[in-house]
Amino acid sequence: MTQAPQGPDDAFHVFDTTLRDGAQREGINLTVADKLTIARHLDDFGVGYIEGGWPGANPRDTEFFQRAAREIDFRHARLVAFGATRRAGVRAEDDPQVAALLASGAPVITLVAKSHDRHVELALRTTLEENLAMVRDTVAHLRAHGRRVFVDCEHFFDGYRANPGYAAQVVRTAAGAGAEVVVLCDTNGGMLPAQVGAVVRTVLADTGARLGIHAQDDTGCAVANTLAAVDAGATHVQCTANGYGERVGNANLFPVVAALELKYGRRVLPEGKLTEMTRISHAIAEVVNLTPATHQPYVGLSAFAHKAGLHASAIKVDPDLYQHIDPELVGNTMRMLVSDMAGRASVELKGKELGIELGGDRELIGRVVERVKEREARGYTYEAADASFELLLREEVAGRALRYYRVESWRAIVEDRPDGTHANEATVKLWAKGERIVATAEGNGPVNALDRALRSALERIYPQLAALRLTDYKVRILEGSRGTGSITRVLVSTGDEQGEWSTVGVAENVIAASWQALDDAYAYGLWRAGVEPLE
Ligand SMILES: CC(=O)SCCNC(=O)CCNC(=O)[C@H](O)C(C)(C)COP(=O)(O)OP(=O)(O)OC[C@H]1O[C@@H](n2cnc3c(N)ncnc32)[C@H](O)[C@@H]1OP(=O)(O)O
Ligand SMILES: CC(=O)C(=O)O
Repeated sequence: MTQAPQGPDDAFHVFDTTLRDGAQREGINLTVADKLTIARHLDDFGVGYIEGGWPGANPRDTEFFQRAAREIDFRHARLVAFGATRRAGVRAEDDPQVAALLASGAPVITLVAKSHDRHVELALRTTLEENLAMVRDTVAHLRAHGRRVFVDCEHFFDGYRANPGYAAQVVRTAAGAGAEVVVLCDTNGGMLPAQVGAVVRTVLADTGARLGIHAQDDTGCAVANTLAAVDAGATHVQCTANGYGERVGNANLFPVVAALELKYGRRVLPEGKLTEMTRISHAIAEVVNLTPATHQPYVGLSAFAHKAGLHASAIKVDPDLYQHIDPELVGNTMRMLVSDMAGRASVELKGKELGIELGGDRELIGRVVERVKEREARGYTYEAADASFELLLREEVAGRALRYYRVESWRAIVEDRPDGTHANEATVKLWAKGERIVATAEGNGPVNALDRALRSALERIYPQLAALRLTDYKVRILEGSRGTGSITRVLVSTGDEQGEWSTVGVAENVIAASWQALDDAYAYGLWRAGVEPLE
């Protein structure tokens, strides 16, 4: 492991704790290999510090530090080990947990220390003086072994409200013993931005220590609290990728970094790395095995997705009119959503996104808007069915159906057997290229049988269908109060080697809705593959 000389601005630290506090989120369970992969992504993104875990607390974190030292050539970040101050009544040099921090080989160590008098008395069960000695001795011991030390003051804001004198004394003690940064933690996450700003400003003036901020998100204000602390003079921000963390999470690294770079004009990442943000956010979500949050600021799929017709009409003139930044700055893209809230401008911009030039044809565009609104009123949804919308648009432009077969009829049968099992069988009767084709197939359900019958009917004429896979199938009942007579919406996702697309079908009968969605899915797949539709 080599250590990067300096971050882009070492006077300001972007400190990531995804691998330590992020891993405390319910549902995240990282292997050592996962942690190494995330560390590489974070280093590639350009954060200054990566807190890798608590060596000595569990074998996985201990192994992570050993392997990171051997396997990662950090280009931007310094690796940080996390641990607690020495135990009460034990010398720092005799405390095995402190020894494990040194043994990790990490050049920087974050020590968690108590700064709330009640926690000292109830959780540590020791005196306020001994707690100060625990902070002083542990920092000094680690400094004497050549390590840089940051101190996380747990429950600082609550502690400061209860006993400001003592909380400030912990800060002075840590800084006096050689801690480079003293991090004020909103451990219970109950603070609001104005409170955080006021406390940081006062403590900075009182102690003169370099201050950092660690904000949990229990009020939904972790990012705002982090920025309020920066406004008040904090120069070290602790965050996690996608806001993962204990309970509801921590300050989300991505909006914090974007705000610092784009709103404050402070360069905290290496040149050109901000545009990697969306990719890195999604890559980390994949490693932790959580679906990327679509509505996450800056990096979410919906962060620059526009649905309202009025927004689209202004965006057509200038995207800045409804966007706070250019999405490309953070590696995201603008998208137009077409739905019953769309107007002409939405359809025109969506056409442009799909590479379909509508040439400002008001009549054609108006027809598309009307069809979308009329069909959405019947239960279709085009924002979730991009391929069905594209077919609708292309059919209006072409003035004819873009289809590959004519349906004479189809049927699906479910046979209930005395032994409790079911047999599912479907038959399709189609016309394609002048031929009448009849095919029957069985399946594990009626829709599966229908899909197999359709493929078996068409694969000889359209061998391109063999490359298509159904990847998802969703059913939603739209008018629940009508019970079995409700309208059913089916969304089908289909993929080939190049990508995926979604199609929609709506009917009172779930199999008929599924048929429509399959019909669009295969028409779109064949069109993508460059197959000429029937005249
Ligand atoms: C706010 C935060 O998120 S801080 C990070 C918290 N992260 C974690 O706890 C995850 C990793 N933790 C662990 O694996 C375990 O808790 C360990 C290995 C650290 C400790 O395990 P154990 O020795 O079994 O102790 P246990 O977890 O029950 O209690 C923690 C002990 O640390 C002590 N302690 C808590 N904070 C501190 C501190 N800042 N300095 C010194 N000791 C501390 C507690 O008083 C308690 O002592 P006790 O054993 O005398 O009662
Ligand atoms: C240190 C830490 O994670 C906290 O106080 O929340």
